[in-house]
Amino acid sequence: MNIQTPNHIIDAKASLEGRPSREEAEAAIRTLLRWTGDDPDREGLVDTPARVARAYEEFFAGYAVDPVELLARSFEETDGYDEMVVLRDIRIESHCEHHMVPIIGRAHIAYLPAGRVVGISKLARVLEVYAKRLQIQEKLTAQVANCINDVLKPKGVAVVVEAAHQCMTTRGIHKPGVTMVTSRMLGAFRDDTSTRREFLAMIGGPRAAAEG
Ligand SMILES: Nc1nc2c(ncn2[C@@H]2O[C@H](COP(=O)(O)OP(=O)(O)OP(=O)(O)O)[C@@H](O)[C@H]2O)c(=O)[nH]1
Ligand SMILES: [Zn+2]
Repeated sequence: MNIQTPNHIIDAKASLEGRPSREEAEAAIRTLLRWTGDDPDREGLVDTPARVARAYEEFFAGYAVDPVELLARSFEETDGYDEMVVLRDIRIESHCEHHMVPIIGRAHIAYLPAGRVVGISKLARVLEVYAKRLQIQEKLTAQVANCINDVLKPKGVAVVVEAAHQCMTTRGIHKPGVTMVTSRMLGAFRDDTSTRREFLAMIGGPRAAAEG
């Protein structure tokens, strides 16, 4: 039988196979330091390759985590709670896949339970896993919504992301204050105007993202 693997599962398996060694990563950072015109052997820079490698481990920790597993535990004893659950103003720190510079902002995640609810921190954890990979905002938004939808199978999922991209604020076009807003609405949030309106009212409409 040919079972098509959903996208989030493919992404969840982000492969660390064939990953270069720590030494190779540090050598690459030394090369970049030389390429900027600086001297990687001067006192202030001598430990920088190791520091940058450690920072990258933090920035890109999401490749090692399977977001599907984070949603594995859910609870059925809700006394029939069937209203919207909204997690609002979750800070996002991600990195743009084109320039490898920060994307800073916030996300709002909602779902309409179909019998089961999930520990609320897990929604923020799923977001965190996808944010801690190289991203474009559209993909981050879709991945979070698709993963919650596929694993939890609720009546609907909504994800809104508002973020500033440092590749637009500190280089290139240099437009500080510009915020990108993306959304992914599934199930009732897509099909039912009043559900979508209720969600948008709950998150207070898009506001300015964190400074970026
Ligand atoms: N759609 C989308 N575009 C993004 C995102 N992050 C960065 N970009 C854009 O990706 C594009 C990459 O364009 P390129 O022309 O290949 O790169 P570039 O020469 O550095 O472009 P400039 O930023 O215009 O200087 C730029 O327009 C960025 O603004 C994102 O999350 N979503
Ligand atoms: Zn960029």
